[in-house]
Amino acid sequence: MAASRAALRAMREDVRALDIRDVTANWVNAAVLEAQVEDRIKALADLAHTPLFFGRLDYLPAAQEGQSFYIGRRHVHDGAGDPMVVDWRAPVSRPFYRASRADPQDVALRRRFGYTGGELTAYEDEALTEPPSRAAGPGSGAAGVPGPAAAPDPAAASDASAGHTSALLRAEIERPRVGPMRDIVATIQPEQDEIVRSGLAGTVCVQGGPGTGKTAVGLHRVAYLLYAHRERLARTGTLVIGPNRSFLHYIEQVLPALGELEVRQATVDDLVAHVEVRGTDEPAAALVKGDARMAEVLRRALRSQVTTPAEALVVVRGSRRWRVPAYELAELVRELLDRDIRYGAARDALPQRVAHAVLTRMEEAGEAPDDRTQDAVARNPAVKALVKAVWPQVEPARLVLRLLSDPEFLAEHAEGLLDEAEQRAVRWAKPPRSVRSARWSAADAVLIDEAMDLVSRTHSLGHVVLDEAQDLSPMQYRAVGRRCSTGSATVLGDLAQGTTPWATSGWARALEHLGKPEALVEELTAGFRVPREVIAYASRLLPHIAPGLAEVRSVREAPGSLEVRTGAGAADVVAACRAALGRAGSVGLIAADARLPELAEALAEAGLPYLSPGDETTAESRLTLVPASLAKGLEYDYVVLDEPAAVVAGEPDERTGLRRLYVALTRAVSGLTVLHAEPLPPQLAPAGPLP
Ligand SMILES: Nc1ncnc2c1ncn2[C@@H]1O[C@H](COP(=O)(O)OP(=O)(O)OP(=O)(O)O)[C@@H](O)[C@H]1O
Repeated sequence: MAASRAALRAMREDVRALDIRDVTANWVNAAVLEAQVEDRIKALADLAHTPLFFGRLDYLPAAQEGQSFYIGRRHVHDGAGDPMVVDWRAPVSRPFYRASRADPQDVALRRRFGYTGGELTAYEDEALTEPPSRAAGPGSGAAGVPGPAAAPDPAAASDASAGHTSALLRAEIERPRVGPMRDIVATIQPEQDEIVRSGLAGTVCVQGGPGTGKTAVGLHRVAYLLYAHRERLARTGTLVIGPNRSFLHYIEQVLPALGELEVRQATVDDLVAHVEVRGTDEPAAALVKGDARMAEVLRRALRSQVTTPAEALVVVRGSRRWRVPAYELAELVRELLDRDIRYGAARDALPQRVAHAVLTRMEEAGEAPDDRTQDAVARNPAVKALVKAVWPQVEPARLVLRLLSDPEFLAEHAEGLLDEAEQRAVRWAKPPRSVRSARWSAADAVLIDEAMDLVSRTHSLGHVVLDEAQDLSPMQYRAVGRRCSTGSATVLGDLAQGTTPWATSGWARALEHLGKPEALVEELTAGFRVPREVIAYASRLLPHIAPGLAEVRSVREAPGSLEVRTGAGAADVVAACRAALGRAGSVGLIAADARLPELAEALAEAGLPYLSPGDETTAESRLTLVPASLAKGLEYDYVVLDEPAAVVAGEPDERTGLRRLYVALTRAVSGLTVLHAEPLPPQLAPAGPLP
């Protein structure tokens, strides 16, 4: 490790010493090159607390010339240019994640290193092929490793390859959390790696219960794709979409820690922020506005802006007048309407079509017009006036405004699509006077985005990761789909955690709305976050919230990690938080949104400082007060859950309430304490004895 650190330092020095004076033609080039050199130096910085490698592969003599490779977060080479540490994403690193005894992939030995505060303190060996090859390998290099070897005996090694939890994996998961989400490069599991390394061309959808690593997998997939397709993605761009700001804040450090600084992160609301959102919808209105039928309503409404020319066009040029009859103009318009092009593109094409019709007449009259004549005709005031009248410019927000405020206009275009009640639900009670004064809702902004795309095509990125996808409405899927129409996507979600009125009931439908019906649906079933005792308790809700979904198989047992007791109010909650703070790591107090003011006051009175979700935990400040509505995607070493019945009652219907509770019950890594004064929701009672 010391040698590779030194080599990395030398690599940095090499870049620093580059003399670029002679290779740049002018100051602009020089400035660009200098910036690149600066970036490269930054990229080569040695992160004191991230070890340079976490694994080693010893190949069999017949493969890779029997070499050993150290696997790390980045590539390090020695003075001669030979690799000392290889990037975890390189093909030669792949068996580190995928090889097993059943399929050793030419590897004799896999070694995992354990660190404590940057110090190498342990290692774990797995012989993937029979011992003779191992003895011949360079395994003796381990002699100088300080500290105890974690699992050097072959029995433990075979256990690990059979999918049992290794001591290092367990230690990594249970390492106390401070600060934002961490990467998992050292311990990506085979079923996860398969998704991480799947090709750029295809869209992958991952269904996985709480804590199965969906978010982690999505982020590592981006890092992998950027490595494998660097140039292409640098050009086309990548985007990670998460449910809200606090979640994005929580995950925002993972990619930079993996050396990837160029990935944009946004919520769906950010993507469609064409108007200021100041209003909210009744659930009934939001449901209809988010329905895919609205796309057709919008399409019809937009097309209705085009009118059939009723009069002939007369173009005067010099002493001559050219006349194109109305029926011929109407045919041109019809042709454009029938073609599958955007409203704006068709509008741009119309003048040339009309000019062409005029030119045909000129030719018939014996003239010899050229391209310049056609351009001039297309710009003729009469042609311009015709286009303006027949194919007017449309402002998308105004179109949506009219649909939501003009009952007749809506009825005309929603006919056969939305019934009377649905039309009433989406209409504004008091129509706003202008786009600017309207109290737009989040769902309205999505409608405007759809209308904008009908007018001119939305720019598509190379790859989009969509997290917590189960909560999107069909119209939101469409908005995301537009942003990867020429690229691919990674869709991550859990049907059991859907808490919006329009939550997805099945992935096939969702993928259709996204425009990726051919996507592969994969399932992650191993749970990393939540210990077995806790997930078993939470899973009692599954038959009520997502029948058919299998219970997460936790990789860890943690006896005593679950405590359910009656408490007599805020004082008990404070006491439970104090107890949790007595241990290392982060603590989340999760409660129904309505209970937050009372609990905040109790914490303040008790002199317990607390953070809000999205604030970074530090060694000094480890307690976060989390409204149940923001708990999704987050995790804490210890969770105190206040009053489950109130969490359920906080939602408009019981199923959503129980799903919210399921989310809240599955945030803990090391311990969950449930406190209740009211009776627990009956669905949490243990399942009865089998008949
Ligand atoms: N292979 C792994 N090695 C170590 N830790 C892992 C691994 N996979 C997942 N984890 C850890 O498990 C926890 C849960 O992961 P993550 O948040 O990605 O799960 P999720 O499926 O998105 O959960 P949710 O459905 O609750 O949002 C994280 O702390 C993550 O670092």
